[in-house]
Amino acid sequence: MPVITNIDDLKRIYQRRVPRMFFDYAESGSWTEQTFRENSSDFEAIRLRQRVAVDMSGRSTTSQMIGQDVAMPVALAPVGLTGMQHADGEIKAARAARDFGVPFTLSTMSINSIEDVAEATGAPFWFQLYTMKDQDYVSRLIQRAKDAGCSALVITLDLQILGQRHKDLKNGLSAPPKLTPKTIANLATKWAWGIGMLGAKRREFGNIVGHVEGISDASSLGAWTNEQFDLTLDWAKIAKIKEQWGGKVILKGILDAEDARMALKVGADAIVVSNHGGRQLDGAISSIRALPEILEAVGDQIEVHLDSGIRSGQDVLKALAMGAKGVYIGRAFIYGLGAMGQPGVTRALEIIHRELDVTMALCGETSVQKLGRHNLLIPKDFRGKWEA
Ligand SMILES: Cc1cc2nc3c(=O)[nH]c(=O)nc-3n(C[C@H](O)[C@H](O)[C@H](O)COP(=O)(O)O)c2cc1C
Ligand SMILES: O=C(O)C(=O)c1ccccc1
Repeated sequence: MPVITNIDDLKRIYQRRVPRMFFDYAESGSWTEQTFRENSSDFEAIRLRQRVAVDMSGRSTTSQMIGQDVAMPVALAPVGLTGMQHADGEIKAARAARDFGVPFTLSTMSINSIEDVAEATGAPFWFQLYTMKDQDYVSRLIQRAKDAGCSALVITLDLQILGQRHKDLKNGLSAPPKLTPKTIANLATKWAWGIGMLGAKRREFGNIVGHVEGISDASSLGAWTNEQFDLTLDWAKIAKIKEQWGGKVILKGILDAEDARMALKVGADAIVVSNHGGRQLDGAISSIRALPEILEAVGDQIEVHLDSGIRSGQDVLKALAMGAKGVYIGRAFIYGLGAMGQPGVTRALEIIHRELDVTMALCGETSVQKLGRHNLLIPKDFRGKWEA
């Protein structure tokens, strides 16, 4: 086993272990992947202010997200098909998050069901909701999340229709994988993954089985999504879902100050500034570049979180110093999960925690609450690069 010191190491092991179809699914952005790339390059463009000779003993990364205590303000993002990256992947990731003391978000499109994860972890988690045309089905999902003791509802707003991802279309992405000569040839080289999968509690979408007959045979996930998801979703419907849920609501996929104001108006507890990891509208700006304007519009009235592009504790620090109250990691924990299962997710969290802590110290800060714009050197044209 090679020595693992950063997230990229986990990614290399992940790529070797997991079938090509699922690696491509996680790693791809939509269309030209411009937004996917800029999510990373815009983090890189921000520099850190080194400070010296300040007391950096007794540091702490603890914080709160929507009033819940967290070991560091880094949650696991909802990731569809997580249970295809590793057998019972959702259960394993949820356990790793629970033990580390950070929130886990279960996707509507997960393999392990709400009930599987609740039973296996015995700890509250967050449930991410996709709104479908079938309103009764949405109501039932909400009720199931309530019954399972979920402590927040994360409503994703940037995927009523799936952005085109060329590799998924070419690979014929499905869960479980359809056995074509091409996938069989690839699976033969991923035997450890296959053996693990044979013992999995589930190999199909646990939350939506029965919703549509034969969903796991859908030749293209995109076709199914576009047929099922509610294209008429608007702010009035979001308000209704919030009422039905009755608990904490996080609105995910906000990239524009006007939408942030609407989220505030419907009474969300938090928003996630996100472009879905560059998987939806290609050509949209990076989340980190969108953040300042959104903070200016609503930052003093609602908790603002961010995801898309975070691969290190340094990226976490940059987002927090820019003003986000917390961040989410998607691919960074998937790499760990695919590479090594639950210990891999723990490893990813440890890596990010250590990088955050060391970077904080070298910036002369002792807690995440003290981070601010004074820690950053931001390119002059960072905000004004384009005009609306
Ligand atoms: C493989 C994959 C599947 C995803 N599935 C979902 C999903 O089911 N629901 C959702 O709200 N977001 C989903 N996302 C988006 C993530 O929640 C998150 O916004 C994104 O991964 C953040 O970018 P990062 O991967 O660069 O950290 C998915 C992302 C990936 C990579
Ligand atoms: O892949 C995704 O990003 C995602 O959110 C999704 C949406 C519909 C079906 C499966 C995954």
